[in-house]
Amino acid sequence: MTAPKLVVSNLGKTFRGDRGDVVALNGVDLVIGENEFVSLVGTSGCGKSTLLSIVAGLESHDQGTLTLDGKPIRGPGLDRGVVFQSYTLLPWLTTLGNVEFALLAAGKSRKDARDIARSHLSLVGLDGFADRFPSELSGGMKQRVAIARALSYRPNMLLMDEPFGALDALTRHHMQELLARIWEQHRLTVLFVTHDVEEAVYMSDRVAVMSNRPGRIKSIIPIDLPRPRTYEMTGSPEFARLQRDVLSEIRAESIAIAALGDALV
Ligand SMILES: Nc1ncnc2c1ncn2[C@@H]1O[C@H](COP(=O)(O)OP(=O)(O)OP(=O)(O)O)[C@@H](O)[C@H]1O
Repeated sequence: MTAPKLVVSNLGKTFRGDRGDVVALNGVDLVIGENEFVSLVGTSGCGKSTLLSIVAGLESHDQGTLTLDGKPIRGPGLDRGVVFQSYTLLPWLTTLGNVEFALLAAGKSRKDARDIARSHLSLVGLDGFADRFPSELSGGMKQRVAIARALSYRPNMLLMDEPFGALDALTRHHMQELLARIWEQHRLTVLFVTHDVEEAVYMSDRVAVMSNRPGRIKSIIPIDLPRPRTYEMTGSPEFARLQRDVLSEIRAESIAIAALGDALV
């Protein structure tokens, strides 16, 4: 692995509520190296989004430590770009305006913000769509804007929570290829939450599988497929083997949930 970028140690999170406490995470250990692409997979409700939100600084934690570039994460910051499944664009701003907005908030001059926004819209293949409003864009295009916006202020790390989860299969494949190309050119450090095992294997350097709730990192599977990744690779025996390895780790957790259900009947 490259030099550690994100270091998560013994992280825990309990949601406290009137109807009882939910221990979402307990003892999460994860190190992501500089320029590494790591996917987080696991059964529904195991705590993937909670972990990503804590790294984003949008959620607090009550146990353990986490650092980015050696500095403790204490809240949201421009050192992390976040992309969610929902497009989170401002409907009253154009495509260009949505990207500029983040840059102006980050303290860029109007001219720099415009230039950087245009170059990032170009990076995600949206030349010619700068003046469109979100309501005029397809889901895939909206997500391209969200990615352009997250990358535009040059974060140290990109955090993505099911970014392609709401897209149809074809658009999803296009977006995976686009992100893989951007990653291969710019070598970003990425934490990527997904339910889609094929997507995780295709995109990642390593896939981290979480245990059932309370979530922790149960196993890490290195994806030693060559780069650049191509869709032809998804048909290879090696790809199938990696997919099976990840799936069997997740499946063991689903079986544990089912067995618990049987024991309670
Ligand atoms: N704000 C909250 N208050 C109370 N409980 C919460 C809150 N957010 C999440 N939880 C609980 O924490 C656990 C982990 O949720 P989380 O959304 O992180 O899981 P996940 O792995 O991302 O799930 P999915 O794959 O279904 O999106 C779940 O049991 C969930 O109900």
